[in-house]
Amino acid sequence: MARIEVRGLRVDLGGRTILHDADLSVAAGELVYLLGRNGAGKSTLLRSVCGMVTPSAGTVTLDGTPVRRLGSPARRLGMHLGIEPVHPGHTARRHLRWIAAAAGIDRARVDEVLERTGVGAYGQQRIGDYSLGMRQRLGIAAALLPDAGALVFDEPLNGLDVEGIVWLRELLTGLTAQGRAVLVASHLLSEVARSADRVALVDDHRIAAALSVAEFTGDHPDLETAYLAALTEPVTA
Ligand SMILES: Nc1ncnc2c1ncn2[C@@H]1O[C@H](COP(=O)(O)OP(=O)(O)OP(=O)(O)O)[C@@H](O)[C@H]1O
Repeated sequence: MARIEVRGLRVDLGGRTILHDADLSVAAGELVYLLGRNGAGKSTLLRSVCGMVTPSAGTVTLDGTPVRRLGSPARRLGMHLGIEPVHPGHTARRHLRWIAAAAGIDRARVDEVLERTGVGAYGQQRIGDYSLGMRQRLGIAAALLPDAGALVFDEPLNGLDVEGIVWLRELLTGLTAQGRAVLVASHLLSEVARSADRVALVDDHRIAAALSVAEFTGDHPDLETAYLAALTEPVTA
């Protein structure tokens, strides 16, 4: 349904180079997890994919079109980039209706994603009073609103309870089974190992490796050991 391509991406922020020469592709039907230390640049890469960061060099395309030239990026890409509500006094339904209206998305989608994410059960509660896991589900609901061919999630697992983690795994693998390209940043390697088609390591300001979990793990006993080793020595498939 969609393909995300990042080529030669360079991002400078606050006078520092955050990313350079970063290459990554996420094919239709692929679930790719971004790994890397705190501050490595995962969120910056995701924000670049969503056209929210202006690169100093390189290109980010969705099905060949530069994301910053997409007429309606909020309808072409599902985005969950953070969990801080803009209007903490809103209910989930009002929050999602507000996003749908801003993006030109059919209001009927709001009830569909409320139902699909379980957020509808939170009723009239103000989102400013939500728990961490409830805010995550609301962010995930917002990403599902446009029914897009490509979706991006920044640390969506944080704060989810065990049922929520299983639910999200099934949701993400279901989205890719429908042919969508899905890119997720996470530190939860046990979960990544269960469901990723590929992992991409952000290190030293670039994509240091982009491999299947089996290739990345190599001769190491598990993904975590391989990840820690990869931070000190280059990974080769
Ligand atoms: N607007 C900005 N201005 C200046 N520096 C920024 C800005 N946004 C991010 N940075 C810096 O870019 C670097 C990468 O940050 P980023 O949030 O992309 O890392 P991350 O890999 O997502 O980290 P984490 O795992 O902690 O979420 C950090 O050093 C951060 O301070």
